[in-house]
Amino acid sequence: MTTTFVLQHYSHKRLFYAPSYHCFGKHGKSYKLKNLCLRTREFLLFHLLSCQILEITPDKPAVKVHDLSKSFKIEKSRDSKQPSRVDSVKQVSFVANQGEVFGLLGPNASGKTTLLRCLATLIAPDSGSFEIFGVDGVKHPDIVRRLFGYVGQEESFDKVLTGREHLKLFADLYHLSGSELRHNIEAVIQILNLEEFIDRLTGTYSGGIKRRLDLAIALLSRPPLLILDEPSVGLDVTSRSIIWNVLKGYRENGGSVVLTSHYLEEVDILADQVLIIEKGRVIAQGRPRDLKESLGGDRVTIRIKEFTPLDESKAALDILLKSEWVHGGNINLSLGNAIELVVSSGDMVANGIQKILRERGFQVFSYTQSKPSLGDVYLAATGRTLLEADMVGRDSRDPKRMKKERMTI
Ligand SMILES: Nc1ncnc2c1ncn2[C@@H]1O[C@H](COP(=O)(O)OP(=O)(O)OP(=O)(O)O)[C@@H](O)[C@H]1O
Repeated sequence: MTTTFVLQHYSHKRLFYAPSYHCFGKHGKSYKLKNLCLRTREFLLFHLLSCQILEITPDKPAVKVHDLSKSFKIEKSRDSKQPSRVDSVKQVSFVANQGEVFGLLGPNASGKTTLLRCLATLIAPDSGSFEIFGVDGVKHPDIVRRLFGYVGQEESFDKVLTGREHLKLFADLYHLSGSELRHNIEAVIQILNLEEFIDRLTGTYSGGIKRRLDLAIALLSRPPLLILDEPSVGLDVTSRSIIWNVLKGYRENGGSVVLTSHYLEEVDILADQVLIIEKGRVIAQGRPRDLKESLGGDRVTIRIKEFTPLDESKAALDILLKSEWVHGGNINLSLGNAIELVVSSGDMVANGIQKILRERGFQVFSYTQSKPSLGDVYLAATGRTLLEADMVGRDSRDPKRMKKERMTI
């Protein structure tokens, strides 16, 4: 049976989330398409032409991942004792809502990039599924590709082209033309503050400008979703704050973002929801504020000396753990063997704890007390700080070793 549809365009309001459409079926059934980008029109037409009715509404999550796993085969030398496969992502599930920033936080080699590459349809998961705005990304990778802009970790510029030439090239690839092409190019140059650099060869760009151009390209087709792999890693303060502001504005206009980060601060500032991942597995998930509040109590960092010998810190910690105010603690090796405690909230605690230490012959070089941070959430979930986990991850991705091992998918 052939079904006839009429697409009615009725509003063009915003920079990135411009069009809303109503789609009327033959029997008067109405499909509302709100807050979706221009590409959605093509996407919808594709389905209508194949007489397949797809209801796309704003209540569909931007991204829904179910039980997704991906492992890689590692080719290694015969005498290597390492396993021949690495489980990069193991049974990960999450839902990223429309109009929110969803942050994937984890140390080196925890599987963040692999997960994003699956969502960006660059690699296929071994098992599990994911949907982007309700469209199955495993079954319809060609369709979901039209719904997001992706910024990977690798640089993808041709040194002999200018920034503007790159934008034109990608605009062509996105099939933009005429006034839409000109308008979108000027808009992304402006919001990423690229005016000064855009007509220079990209071979002369700093890391921060390259990253801004990357994001400009991802925004060019006004996608409803951005998938960003460490958008601000290693950037100068100016570029980082430009990128953060662009992402905040994009979200305010209804855009959805899934990003990975090493930076607790970045996730705390930007993310509406966070998923903490380690060794490919989800270890915590929720709104940053809820995760922090769920920990309860205050966090205290004490340094006995500027750099305290480990034995001395351990002895002081043992004493403090017997106090009624102290609910738990550990030694932070990456902070000069500082003592980190979970304590009851309140002003009395600071004086009480310092008094205990002085009575037992310890000095107090510094004392800070604060509400739990995302770093504390990470510590509570994994038993170590993100920095410590990062150092272990970095070892496992030693570039010299990686060179020796030829990796295959
Ligand atoms: N193509 C591949 N072949 C073999 N192993 C791979 C491949 N891609 C990733 N891995 C392995 O999968 C694990 C997860 O890597 P992934 O790059 O996803 O982590 P990550 O959290 O993004 O790390 P980083 O923060 O350092 O970018 C690592 O052990 C990595 O070596």
